[in-house]
Amino acid sequence: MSALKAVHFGAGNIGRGFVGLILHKAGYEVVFADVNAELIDSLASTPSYVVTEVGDGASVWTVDNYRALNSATHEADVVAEIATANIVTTAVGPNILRFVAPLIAAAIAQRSADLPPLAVMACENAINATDLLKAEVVKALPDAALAEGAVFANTAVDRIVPGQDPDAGLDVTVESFFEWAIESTPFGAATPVIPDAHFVDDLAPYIERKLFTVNTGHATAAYHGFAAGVSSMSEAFSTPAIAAEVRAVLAETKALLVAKHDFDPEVQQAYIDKNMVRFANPELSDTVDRVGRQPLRKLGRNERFVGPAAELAERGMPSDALVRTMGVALAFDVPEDPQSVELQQLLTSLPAESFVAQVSGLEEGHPLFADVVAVVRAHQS
Ligand SMILES: NC(=O)C1=CN([C@@H]2O[C@H](COP(=O)(O)OP(=O)(O)OC[C@H]3O[C@@H](n4cnc5c(N)ncnc54)[C@H](O)[C@@H]3O)[C@@H](O)[C@H]2O)C=CC1
Ligand SMILES: O=P(O)(O)OC[C@H]1O[C@](O)(CO)[C@@H](O)[C@@H]1O
Repeated sequence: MSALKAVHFGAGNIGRGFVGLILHKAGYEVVFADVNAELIDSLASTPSYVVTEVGDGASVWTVDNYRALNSATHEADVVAEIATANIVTTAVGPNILRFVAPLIAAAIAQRSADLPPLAVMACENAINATDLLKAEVVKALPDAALAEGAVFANTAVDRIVPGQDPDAGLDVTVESFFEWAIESTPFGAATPVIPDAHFVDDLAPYIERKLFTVNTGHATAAYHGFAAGVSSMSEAFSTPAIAAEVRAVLAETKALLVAKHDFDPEVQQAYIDKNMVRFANPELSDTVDRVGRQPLRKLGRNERFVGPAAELAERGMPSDALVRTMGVALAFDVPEDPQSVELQQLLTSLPAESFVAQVSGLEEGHPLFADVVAVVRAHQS
């Protein structure tokens, strides 16, 4: 292995505008793997694309030195690339990890024992997404011991990359802020060289702070915005009642984060305030439909609403604003979003208790269960 090489699954917004860019800046040749034939053909036939940052300290970056492969039609080629790569990353969505896992497993099985272990990092908005990916990879390996040929590290990725102008082609507009935190312990002394990433011993506080602040706050504005008939995120944030709902949920998640991880309350408040400014960035053209997308995932057990609300309830602490937002999220009805369509069907076909058990994963005896059932029932009536 001479030059550095990374294979990245998912050449979408985060793939091109964040992970691919950072790996490129770190000196890796990036091989993008995606199932979107049009996107892959376009990348394969275009030598570079541009990432334009907006916001404080914005820069413009040209990304080149990449290749692109269709992972639906050229599986064997993708496997061969991973087998000789230093790093494999994903930004495909947590629900898609199980589909990319068999290719990573096949590559690990094929990898020469002379090569250093493959670094595997899922870059998704989910707690411990790499653990999820690892479980699927191990399931697909002919012998679980082969997993020793890879190092699996969880990560937290933070950069708002909105839906792009359809005329932008491969170019991506992103906010200037970004944070990529990667757990260092799995790598021992051999952490990958990624200067723009930030390696931490214990990722749990970082990922929970990020998911329960950035993602909880952002999605809260999206659901309240949708319910109020607002379509852009900047309009949602400039609506005082919606901004107040966001502040209310973030006060609740702050209380949890301070109690659980011993964060300094003032530092967490500063983090909230900074994010309120990021969210409202008028230069980022973003929609409530995108930020609220896949509501069934977002209403899941370990996700941005039920996750913190359940822990608050277990500690006897209030979670009214989080529960209120879960109720408002039920109105999210976007025909182009399959999970929104399914959400609407489940709301009409299931009694409130079954809906809560199925969608939120809460059990009947859980201290949050009755509160969530109440908002579902109110929505159904
Ligand atoms: N957009 C954002 O601001 C942020 C997104 N994220 C996370 O990054 C992940 C990706 O999000 P986006 O880039 O926004 O979505 P996106 O929809 O722009 O990109 C996802 C890409 O994955 C590809 N894909 C789907 N199935 C695949 C498969 N089986 N194999 C290979 N590629 C496949 C799609 O064709 C698409 O190009 C999600 O987990 C999201 O939560 C995290 C932080 C910020
Ligand atoms: O797929 P999800 O969870 O909506 O992830 C994308 C979200 O993550 C964020 O970047 C925040 O990190 C938001 O821009 C965006 O809404």
